[in-house]
Amino acid sequence: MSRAAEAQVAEVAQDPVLIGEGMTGGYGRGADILHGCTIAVERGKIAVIVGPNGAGKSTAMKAVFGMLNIREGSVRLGGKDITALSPQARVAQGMAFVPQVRNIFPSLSVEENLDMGAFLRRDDISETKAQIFDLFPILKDKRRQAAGELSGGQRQQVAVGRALMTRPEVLMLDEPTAGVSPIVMDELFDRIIEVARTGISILMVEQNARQALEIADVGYVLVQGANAHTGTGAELLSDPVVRRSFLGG
Ligand SMILES: Nc1ncnc2c1ncn2[C@@H]1O[C@H](COP(=O)(O)OP(=O)(O)OP(=O)(O)O)[C@@H](O)[C@H]1O
Repeated sequence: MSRAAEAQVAEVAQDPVLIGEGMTGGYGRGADILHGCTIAVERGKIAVIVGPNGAGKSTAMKAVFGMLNIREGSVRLGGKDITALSPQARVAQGMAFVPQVRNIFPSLSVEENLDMGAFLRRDDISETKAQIFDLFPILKDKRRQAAGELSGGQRQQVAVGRALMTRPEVLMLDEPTAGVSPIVMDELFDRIIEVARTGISILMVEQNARQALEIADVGYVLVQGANAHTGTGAELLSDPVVRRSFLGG
């Protein structure tokens, strides 16, 4: 990573609730995909990872969630080193991850999907479920319907709702708006802002870079598994190099 890129990263990651720092590693015995990559998010903030296809955005998320072993670097949640924890253990520590595909149980009802999200909880889940129905009213209307019968945007709401049932500190989303219309994308982003306002930190990968940076407190542009540009969403949107190279001018 260049000195300038390093300084930009240090600037935005002052008091992170979650940070994957200096992550280097790849899949199995394969070549490294991540090269000293750092991703962080502060409490109640929205951090967005953007960059070209194959840059390692999803891989960086997986590394933060423990789905990939990193050779170098560390992951810390609330100041605690969780690098050695399994994804399941990270969920118990307050992380939730919504993968890009196969993120719902299509044959189960909407409500059963939400209940599945709470499988780790032994307390009363009715209040959380009510909050999720407030956030996504359509899920309340369709709570008895099979989740697989819903539209793409509604299925994403089920996936996000299910993740929220664990009452996470950090919600990680891998391309939540993939395959949905621009209107549905805007609605999903509005809901994500509302989630962040409740104090939950959001870390997400997005293909719709421009729109995602508009709602981002912090944006990370990754190129070939390394931090290329880092700043507030507004800074990146107005950076001529970022605009020309990654946002289509
Ligand atoms: N399960 C896997 N096993 C081996 N290599 C993988 C695996 N998943 C991804 N890769 C490789 O890792 C590199 C980065 O992929 P990744 O999906 O992280 O990129 P991305 O930035 O999220 O791209 P996209 O926007 O296309 O989803 C690519 O070269 C890809 O082929």
